[in-house]
Amino acid sequence: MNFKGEFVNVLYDALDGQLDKIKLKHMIEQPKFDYMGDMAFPCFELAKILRKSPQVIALEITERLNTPLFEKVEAVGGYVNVFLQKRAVSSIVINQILSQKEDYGRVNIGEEKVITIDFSSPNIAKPFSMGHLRSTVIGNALALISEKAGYQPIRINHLGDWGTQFGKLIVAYKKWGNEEQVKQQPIKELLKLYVKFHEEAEKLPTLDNEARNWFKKLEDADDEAISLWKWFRDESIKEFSKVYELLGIKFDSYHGEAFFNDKMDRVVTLLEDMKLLQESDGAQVVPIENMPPCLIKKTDGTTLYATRDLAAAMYRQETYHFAKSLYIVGNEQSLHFKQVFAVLDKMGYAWQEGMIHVPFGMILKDGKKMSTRKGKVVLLEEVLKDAIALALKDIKEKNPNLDHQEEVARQIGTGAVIFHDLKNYRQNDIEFSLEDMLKFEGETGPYVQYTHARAASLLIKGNYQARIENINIHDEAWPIISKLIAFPEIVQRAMEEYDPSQIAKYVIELARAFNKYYGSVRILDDNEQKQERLALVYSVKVVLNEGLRLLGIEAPEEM
Ligand SMILES: NC(=[NH2+])NCCC[C@H](N)C(=O)O
Repeated sequence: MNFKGEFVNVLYDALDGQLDKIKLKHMIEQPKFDYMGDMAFPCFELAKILRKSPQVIALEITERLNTPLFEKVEAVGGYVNVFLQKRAVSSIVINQILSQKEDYGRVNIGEEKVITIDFSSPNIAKPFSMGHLRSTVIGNALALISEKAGYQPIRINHLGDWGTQFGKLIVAYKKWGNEEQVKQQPIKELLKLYVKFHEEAEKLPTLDNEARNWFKKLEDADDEAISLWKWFRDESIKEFSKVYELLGIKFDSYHGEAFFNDKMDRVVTLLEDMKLLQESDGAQVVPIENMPPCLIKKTDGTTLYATRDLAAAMYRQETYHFAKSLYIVGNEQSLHFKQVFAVLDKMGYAWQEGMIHVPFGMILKDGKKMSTRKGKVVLLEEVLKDAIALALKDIKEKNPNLDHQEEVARQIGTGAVIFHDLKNYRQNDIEFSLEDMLKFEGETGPYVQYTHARAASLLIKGNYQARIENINIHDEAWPIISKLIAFPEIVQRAMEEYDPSQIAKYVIELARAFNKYYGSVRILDDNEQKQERLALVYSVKVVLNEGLRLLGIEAPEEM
């Protein structure tokens, strides 16, 4: 049962079809305060069309609204405020959750179509930085949300495993590297070499030439160059995998930039045939209206990041026939994606309309951007390990008899880090603070996890038997019910706006509403309504668990 849908239907009839249903749905608001009802319809826009005052229109609509699901309808200040019939509605929504369980909230806007999601995509031989954390957790959440919204997600890790930096790395390794050290701490060692290269190259500019030569060798498939590159790549992936394992993230494809090396000639030839390529200072570019031209080939004949993304887009369309294709990449690459999409448009590919850059803000340290060049970065693996250690310490103090402590500590520690990111609208910059991330109260992952565990324990203590029955919910439960009703719509909005923070904020609100109820109602009192109250607790548990799952966070039963 979709209560908003019901409101749309009766409004549509009351207005004799003067506004279409999609429009009506978008106009319905959620009132700020409970005393204003559960849904509100503003009449200001209609006032212009109907040439009547909003107040008069609201009154007229109110008189014509009629459905057993509404307890009361009021016209106030140009709004139609609707109060749902609490009993009927509670019973419907609780029964729905009891029967659908974790499937509750599923919306089929994706119609089983494929959505490719390019996320995480770290650069090999460089640390997996806090910046990549954002792409990783946002992308993973969007993959889970899109599945719930009826899409088939394909998770792609477009590794940065090609480019001139590998020439630099080979030079640095051959001059100053040590095999054993690289094997022991691959990323740290390779980063050190990379930083050293930049320091030395400032004193000795010829190093840059050497690096260019080695990159050329790599592009020409020289044996030594390839085997070093492959080794750096393998060691890096091994290390990134530790982070993915901690976070419980899997990819369908690890095709990075290098995979497209032999697929770029075709792009260049196509662009030539379509007469889209132009020469500019010896380089080959595609000019684009109102934007700088897209660089396809450098003067020395080597290809670029954009060329590889063009080849990758075509490959993905041919392989997966995606309806949508998301790129979860920081704001600073906005121009790059605009150019790539514009070139595909010029090539006449209608499917490029499904391509979407999903940008996000930076992680700042003391208000400044964190950079890898200087070697000063916070390593994500270390942050996760710190968070897990802190969670374990907390468990040992507060709940020393808990089973599976290590596993629960991993769930809480990673949950804290993931939630700290996802509770922010992705476009906002986030100040990096280990301390804030690890707070286990306030707007945090552990707070929601804790609320979920509290619900789980109530169900055990109260010996809850999931039974579907006619439920008479107390007024005190209404704030919870109205949140439960909203879940499917939140899922839909998170999908449509590519915005996991909608779900993060939602689970916080649901947890708060539940904890307030818990503080004022004796849930486990032995009276007739006990099983009904437990049905409510069960519903909250299911939805908290599912909300956290959509964010990529596990919810332990006990903590
Ligand atoms: N298809 C893409 N360009 N994906 C994003 C790649 C991100 C790039 N490796 C970086 O760290 O900046």
